[in-house]
Amino acid sequence: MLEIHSVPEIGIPTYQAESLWSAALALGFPAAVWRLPNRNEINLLISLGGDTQRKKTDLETLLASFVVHPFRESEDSYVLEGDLIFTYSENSVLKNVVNKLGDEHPTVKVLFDQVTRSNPVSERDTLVRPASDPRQVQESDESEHFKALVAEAVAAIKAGEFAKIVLSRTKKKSYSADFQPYQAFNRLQGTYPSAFVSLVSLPERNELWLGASPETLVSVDANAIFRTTSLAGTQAALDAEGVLIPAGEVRWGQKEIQEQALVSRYIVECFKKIRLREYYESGPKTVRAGNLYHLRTDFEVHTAALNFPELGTVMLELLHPTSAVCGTPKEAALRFIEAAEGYDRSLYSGYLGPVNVDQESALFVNLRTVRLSEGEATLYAGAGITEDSDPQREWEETEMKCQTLLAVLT
Ligand SMILES: C=C(O[C@H]1C=CC=C(C(=O)O)[C@@H]1O)C(=O)O
Repeated sequence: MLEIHSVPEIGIPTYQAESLWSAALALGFPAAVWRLPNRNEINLLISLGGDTQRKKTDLETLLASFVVHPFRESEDSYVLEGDLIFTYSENSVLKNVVNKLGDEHPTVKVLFDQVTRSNPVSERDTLVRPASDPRQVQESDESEHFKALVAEAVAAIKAGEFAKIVLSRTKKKSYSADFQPYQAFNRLQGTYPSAFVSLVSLPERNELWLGASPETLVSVDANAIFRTTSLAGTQAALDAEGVLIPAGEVRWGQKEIQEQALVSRYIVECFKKIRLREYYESGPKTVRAGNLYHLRTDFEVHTAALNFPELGTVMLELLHPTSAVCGTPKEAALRFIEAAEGYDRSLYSGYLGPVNVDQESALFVNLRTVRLSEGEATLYAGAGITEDSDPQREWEETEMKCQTLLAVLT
C-alpha cells in the first residue's frame, strides 16, 4: 500500500534536496536526482532497501523507480525503488513527497536524523587535474588509437560489413575530495534546460553517474502517449569566437543526413516488427544540445487509441541499443564494437530515467555522461561512423562531446 503524504503532514519542508542527497550517500542508500527536459522541477529518489535490484525494465510492473541499464542488452537494469521521492520547484521549494514506508519507519527516521546531523555542505568545488598528469602524454596515444579504429571501421563499411557504426572512447580526469557532485548537477541543469540532467549513486558499484542526455529513448506520459527520437549528426553550435550560430543557418552534409536517416529507419523497422503503422513522425530538424547541434526526428504513438498499453516496454526491448549508439545492422556493429573498441562501455550508451513516477516514464540514452569513482572522473563520448567519415573530424567530435560535461566539472 502506498502512503502519499502532503508536505505539511510530513513536516520536512526545510530539508533541501542537497542535504537529503548527502545523507542518502553517507548512509549508503542508492539515490537519483534528475530534471526532465524543459521542466523546472527537481526530483530526488532515495531507495532505502539496501542494494539496488537487478531486473528487467518492465514499465507495466515496476513501481515508481529510477532505472539504469548498461549498454549490454543482455544485462539486467539497476532498479532504484522509490521509497522516498521528493519534488522541488525551480526555486528549491519542496512541493511534494511520496513516502512509501511511512514517517515512522525506522530507516526513514535514520535518514532524517542523518540530515539533521550533517554539516553544511562545502561550497568549494573543483575538479583538479595536476599539471604533471601523465595522462596528458596518454591523450595523443588515445587520439591515434581512436583514429586508427575509425579508419578500420570505414574500411569495414566499404567492405560491406555494416552501413554505420558508433565508436566511442573515454577521457579521464582526476577530481579532489572537495568536489561536490550535487553542485555540479545543479550547474548542469541550469546550463542545459533541454537535456535530461541526472545524478545517480550506485553504492554497490561505488559509482556516481552525472549526465545531460539530449536523447529520449522511450517515454510514456500521463496521457499514454509514447515517444521516441532519432538523434544523430553533430556540429558545433558555437563559432570560433564562442558566439552561438543560429539554428536556421546550420547546413548539414550528406554524411550527417545519412547517419541520422539510418537511426530513423531503424526505429521504423522496430515499428514494423510489431506491425505498428499508426505513428506520427516529424523532422528531421536541427536541435541544440549545449555546445552542439544535432539532427532529430520525433516519433509519437497514442497507445490508448491503439489499445497497446505495453508499447513502451515492447519498444524499449526492440530499440536498445539504437543505431545512434551502436550501428546498422545491429549485430555486425555490436560484434565490431566488442572486438575492436577495447574497453567496457559499462553504463555509457545504456539508458536511464524515472519509471512510473508521477504517472510517467521517461528513459534517455546515457550520453554526455561522466562516471565518478574514487577520485577519477571518466567521461564518455562516441561518434557515428559512415563510409564518409574522416578520422580526425570524428576524434574532434568526441572531444566536443566531452566538453558538455567538462565545462561544468572544471
Ligand atoms: C554517441 C553519442 O552521440 C550520439 C547522439 C547524437 C549524435 C551522435 C553523432 O553525431 O555521432 C551520436 O549518434 C555520444 O554523445 O557519445
